[in-house]
Amino acid sequence: MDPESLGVRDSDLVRAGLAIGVAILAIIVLFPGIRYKGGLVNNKKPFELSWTNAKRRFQSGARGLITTAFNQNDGKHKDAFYMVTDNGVEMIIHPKYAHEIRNDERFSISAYNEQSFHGRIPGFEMFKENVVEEQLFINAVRSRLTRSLGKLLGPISEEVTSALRQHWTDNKEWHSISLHSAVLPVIAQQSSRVFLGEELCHNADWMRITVNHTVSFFMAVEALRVWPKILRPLAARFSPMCKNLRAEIEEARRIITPILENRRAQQQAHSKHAASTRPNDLIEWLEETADGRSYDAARAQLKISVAAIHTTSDLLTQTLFNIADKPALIQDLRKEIMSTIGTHGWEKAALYNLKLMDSVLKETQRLKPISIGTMVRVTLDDVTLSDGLRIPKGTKTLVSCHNMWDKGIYDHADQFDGYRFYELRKLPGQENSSQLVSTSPDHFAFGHGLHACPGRFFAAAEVKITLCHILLKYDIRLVGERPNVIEHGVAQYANAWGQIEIKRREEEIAL
Ligand code: HEM
Repeated sequence: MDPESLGVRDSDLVRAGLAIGVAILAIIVLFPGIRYKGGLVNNKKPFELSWTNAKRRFQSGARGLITTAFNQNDGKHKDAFYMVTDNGVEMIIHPKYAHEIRNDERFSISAYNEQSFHGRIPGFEMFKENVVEEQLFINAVRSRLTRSLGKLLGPISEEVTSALRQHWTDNKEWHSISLHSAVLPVIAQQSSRVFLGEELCHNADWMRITVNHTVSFFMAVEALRVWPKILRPLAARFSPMCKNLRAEIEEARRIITPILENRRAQQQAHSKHAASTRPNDLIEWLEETADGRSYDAARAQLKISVAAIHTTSDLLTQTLFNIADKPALIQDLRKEIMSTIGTHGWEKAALYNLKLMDSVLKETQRLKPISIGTMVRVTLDDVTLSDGLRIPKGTKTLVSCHNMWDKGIYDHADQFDGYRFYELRKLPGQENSSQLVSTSPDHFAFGHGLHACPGRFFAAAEVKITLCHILLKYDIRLVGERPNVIEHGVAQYANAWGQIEIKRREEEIAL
């Protein structure tokens, strides 16, 4: 029937259509649970108009919210559920799916990073999807850095010696230090030696930037998240945190560019130079991997600082908090260091044989991974998993790490047992899976599958070398209680304000 014959005009129809559209949109925005078909576990409470409070509840209690949702009596959320997070609505997936999705390219880490860290906005481009730069960067870390490890152990140890003398001092009296602040520059100096070479790892400006940039970056990310997506590019132009971020990038560029240009000039002048005389650092590996393709060297260096320095410092800090009140464990660790490093020196085999230390580090990560949600991805397509779980295209997903503290998987799972993986490693079939660098759905502090952290072999080497120095050169003890872990959404940080007491001791073997 013709609408005109009923006295209805086109403009009325358009208006009615618009009204219905706006109403549907309003319902979806105000009641997001509808869009997520009841799968949203931390929806707004009655009379809350925005998601601000739901986000706050997530920021301060994500661990409890996630555990409660998986264990809900009706089993409704036992496989997966949606959650309002500080990064919008995300789907939290049970770790039983980790193996199935680990190499599935429909789950994109780069799309997740670009969307979550404003990759298209100036200042945040290190997380813009860029296939060439990403491949270059990851290949340089995965193959060149890891393959060069054997030759880097000596230089890393040299930097640890110099940084500890400066930041931990030779003071033989007990005195307290802020642990996290004392660990950061030690990790930053040795990492910078490997990423940029000897000159820049002693450059005070670079050291300041490499340590600060991660914090500046994540503060700016959060500052922009309070704005609606459409306004973020504009807000970024005026936000003081974003301005600071851009200023840091410019300063980094001013420091790195002359060094890079000098290297390129030398390379041209001595093109027949044997590969063995070239510097052994990330600047060089990126140049070689790029093989003439254009890429942003300063951005790559800042990106690696963000990926590497605070994560590694956090692991070392938490490990020291965990062992500082365990003198018997410290004694066993010292014995192990003396027998392995004392016999082999700084060789890969020696680090491999620091099995108790490896166990202490893995146990530290088991109880406090850097994030309790790992394998963050965005689905590029509608996905149906083998048991029928459906994940729509464009969903932000992350896998819950709760297997890592599950009593059904680990005995006395809530307690720190430094010997746990040392003992497990002796069992047939568990020799490999119990090592720090191994990943599995029962322990994926380094993620799992295709995108499992490519820097973990390097991180393990750095932390082990630094621990050898610290334990032989210093007595350590807690000041009062062990500092609590700082929880911020899914992120779990070693307490940045926590103190320990230290005093210099005589090392039994020269390091
Ligand atoms: C204890 C220290 C570290 C921890 C806990 C850590 C943790 C992680 C985690 C959880 C992921 C995501 C894995 C996934 O989604 O499956 C990751 C990715 C990554 N990490 Fe690490 N990381 C550490 C140190 C490092 C270091 C030292 C480097 C560089 C030298 C590095 C470079 C990277 C890169 C490039 C990625 C992205 C991989 C990709 O997109 O395929 N990380 N890391």
